Amino acid sequence: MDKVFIEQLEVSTSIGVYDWEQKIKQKLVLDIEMAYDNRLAGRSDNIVDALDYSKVNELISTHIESGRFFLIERVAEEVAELVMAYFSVSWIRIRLLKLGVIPKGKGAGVVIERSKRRM
Ligand SMILES: Nc1nc2c(c(=O)[nH]1)N=C([C@H](O)[C@@H](O)CO)CN2
Repeated sequence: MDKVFIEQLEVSTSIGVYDWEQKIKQKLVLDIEMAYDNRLAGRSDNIVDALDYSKVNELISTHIESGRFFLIERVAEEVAELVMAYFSVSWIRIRLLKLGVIPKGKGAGVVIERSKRRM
């Protein structure tokens, strides 16, 4: 299966279950893999045939940075739904890391995989 991916996308947003967390911005780092048939773009060398990762990045960053969330699970779920709704992506894997929330660790996070249901 071909894929297009975005690695280590860093965004700041209002995220967390505690009151103090709703008053600050915290950093999330996302790794995103999307199933996409790259053969046409590989032959045509034309961006119109490719899954444009710049556009995916813009959509995701704008959504997360303008939102307010309690759980990282919700962020991951909404990103998966958005990308599959706006682009021709039938499968997505998201690894989302919330930085600085584990005293002796880099962070904590979730990994989700979602597929579009066939009609
Ligand atoms: N599974 C999750 N566990 C926790 C979350 C979360 O979003 N998903 N969030 C928190 C707090 O917001 C924490 O990050 C504050 O330090 C705790 N556990």
